[in-house]
Amino acid sequence: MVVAQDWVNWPPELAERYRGAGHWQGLTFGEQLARWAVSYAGRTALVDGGRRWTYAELDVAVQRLCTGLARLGIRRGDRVILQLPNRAEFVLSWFALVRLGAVPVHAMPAHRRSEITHLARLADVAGYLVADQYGHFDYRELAAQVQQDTGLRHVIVAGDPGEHTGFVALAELMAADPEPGPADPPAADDLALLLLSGGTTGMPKLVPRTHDDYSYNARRAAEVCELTEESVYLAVLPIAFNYTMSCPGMLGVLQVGGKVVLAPAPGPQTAFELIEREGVTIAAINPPLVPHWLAEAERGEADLSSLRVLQVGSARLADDLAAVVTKKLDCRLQQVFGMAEGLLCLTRLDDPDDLVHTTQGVPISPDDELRVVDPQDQEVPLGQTGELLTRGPYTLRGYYRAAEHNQRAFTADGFYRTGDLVRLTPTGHVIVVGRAKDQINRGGQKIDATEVEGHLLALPGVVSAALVAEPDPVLGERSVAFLTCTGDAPDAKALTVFFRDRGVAAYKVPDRLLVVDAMPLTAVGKVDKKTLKHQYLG
Ligand SMILES: O=C(O)c1cccc(O)c1O
Repeated sequence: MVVAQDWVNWPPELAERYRGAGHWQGLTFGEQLARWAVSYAGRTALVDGGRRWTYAELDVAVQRLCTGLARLGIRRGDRVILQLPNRAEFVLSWFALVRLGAVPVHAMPAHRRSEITHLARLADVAGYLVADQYGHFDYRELAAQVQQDTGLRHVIVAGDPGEHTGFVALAELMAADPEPGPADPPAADDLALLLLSGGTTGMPKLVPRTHDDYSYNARRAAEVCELTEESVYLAVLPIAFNYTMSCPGMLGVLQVGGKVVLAPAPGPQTAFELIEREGVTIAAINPPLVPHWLAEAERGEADLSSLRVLQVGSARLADDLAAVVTKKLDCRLQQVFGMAEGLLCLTRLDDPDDLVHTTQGVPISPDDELRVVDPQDQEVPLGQTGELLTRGPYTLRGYYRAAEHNQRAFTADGFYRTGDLVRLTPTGHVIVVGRAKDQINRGGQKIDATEVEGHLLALPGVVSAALVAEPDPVLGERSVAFLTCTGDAPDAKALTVFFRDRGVAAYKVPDRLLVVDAMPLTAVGKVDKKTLKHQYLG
């Protein structure tokens, strides 16, 4: 019998194996931070502009906030949406929540009312932690709307809470005299955080990650990247992103006593200044940033000599661009293929160039199990293309509160169906060749076609809608919306306004609109996207 539950833990025999192998060490993130504060006490943990925290200071600041959150009424097990840009407040709030046993839900800065309200309802959240303003957007207005939609109890604002009654300033919570504690601490195999999946079925799904599994993810990635106390990591992409959090990201660097530097914006000038000033040794970017970084490096104004490793991930890096990176930036390139759901593949620092340029690496754990299968779930011969299925010590066993979807997204023996089409080299390196899931990867931002089609269908006069990917030289892929309409079709401007008014993140607005007389259909009556692409996009 299937018992309804919020999330699916690993079966006991596998959990035993992962503990026995030392992957799961039985320490919560709150406990780990306390240990780091002893081992790395006076070393710099975190840099945000002119502000710096040593490990000891970070631990104390987190304990204050943890106390403040508890006094506000946030409890172990409560879910709290965390939507902050790359500022120290993200790091402090994240650790304070997980130390308390409250569960941060990782929203992205680009998310708006449609996404946040969905998350608030899905996770039945107790609170929402936002910036006051960022990137010309007032998150307090958004929070007020979400509160109206959902009756959210607590809104906590990093910065000025403004005129909204009931909004609490994060600074006020941070001023609490730290009490030892928390009173009711979480266990290491508890749910620690909820990450957003790219989604393929209408609205973002939530990925449950435990203290044990997520620590292992970060620790093992840090080993593969050969991080040490001397490592300095530049967080370029949003810190809430799994890639920036733990691949090895912030968490991998803190485990070994290195320094995390937050870039307030992803552009190369900002990044290069920080690389020079802080002596950055490893940075993580996505393919659309690569040409900008190369162009800025060409100008030769910043001293990048400290940079040892440049990670490129979140979308497929073109083979020829990969070769240029190694040549123009005097550092190692590392390809990153990961997913919020778990599995992380990295090229190794001593891999030969041809593998680094043409593959997305090998899994980080010896206990990652990979199967490449045909549509009947039969394994294909080595080297042939199939869908990647995976299971392992840090790959989810089910999405949060999604029992029905989980039936389809996992095999009976617990393998996650990634929806990625891959082939394996004889060395075990993964090459991502395409995608079986209905998703667009727009420069690393994953767009769920079904979700966007739902919005398009709400446009007056639209009868049917299909969102597909087409190649884009910068983004890798951009989105094209095919519509059939009665009467006039909307124009690009109207579309942008319509999406904004519906509270949808701007990156989901289709890049191009094509109106057709009729949608081609498959034998079972679904829109035939292959034919659409073939007929209209060449
Ligand atoms: O999309 C990716 O490749 C990716 C890489 C690292 C971490 C992630 O979460 C990812 O989605």
